Amino acid sequence: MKVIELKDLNKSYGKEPNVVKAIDNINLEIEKGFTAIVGPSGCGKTTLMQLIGGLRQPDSGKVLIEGTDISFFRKDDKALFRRRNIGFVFREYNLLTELNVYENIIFTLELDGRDVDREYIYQIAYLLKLDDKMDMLPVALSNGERQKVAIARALATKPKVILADEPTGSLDSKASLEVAGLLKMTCREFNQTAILITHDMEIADNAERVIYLRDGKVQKISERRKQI
Ligand SMILES: Nc1ncnc2c1ncn2[C@@H]1O[C@H](COP(=O)(O)OP(=O)(O)OP(=O)(O)O)[C@@H](O)[C@H]1O
Repeated sequence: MKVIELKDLNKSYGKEPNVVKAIDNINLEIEKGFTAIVGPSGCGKTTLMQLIGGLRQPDSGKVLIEGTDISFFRKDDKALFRRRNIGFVFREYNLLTELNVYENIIFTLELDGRDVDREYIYQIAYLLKLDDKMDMLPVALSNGERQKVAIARALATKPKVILADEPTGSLDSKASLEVAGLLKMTCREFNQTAILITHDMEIADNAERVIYLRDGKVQKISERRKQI
């Protein structure tokens, strides 16, 4: 089932004669499940993620999330759609230092005035091995644990799509593989779509599908064996 559809998508930065075509007429369908986007530095990975997540406006083309075209939503509508439907995980975990792990995880939910499903939050925490750390402040956690809190926070709103931009960029290789493996597992457990941006092929190997970007274009898509 296709969850994300990109149609004739274009995004450039700068003005003539210094225009950089970051996304060059991309047409792409992304199925439910775990997808990795890989490619060399500057090929457009972050720009693509920002367009999918409604954090940037395309110059032209469409971004459809489960059939809803978000590309030209008004700013407020886009922010609301984003909060309800998309979970972000960034390289810098963006945790609130004065809140404990549990409070960080439910922060977006509370911001949105939504009920907190405590049982579900603890299920996420258990899967991410954070359940015995719920009262701790971020300062007392390792980087890998901080990133797991960021993943739990993204999952807490039960989004249709999780977008993770180099979430393992600040982690050592063991923690990176663990975080990628946990993203894969939660994606399956909660029947979600996750898109992971990375330049590390070992990390990308966790995905069911790898999209290779080059010079703002899709170079190839490789389907992996469905992981049971
Ligand atoms: N705000 C901006 N203003 C001008 N140029 C930009 C801007 N953001 C990105 N670019 C340019 O657009 C191109 C794509 O950048 P992008 O960050 O999307 O690539 P990337 O594949 O994520 O790179 P990296 O792996 O190094 O993070 C690059 O040439 C970059 O220099």
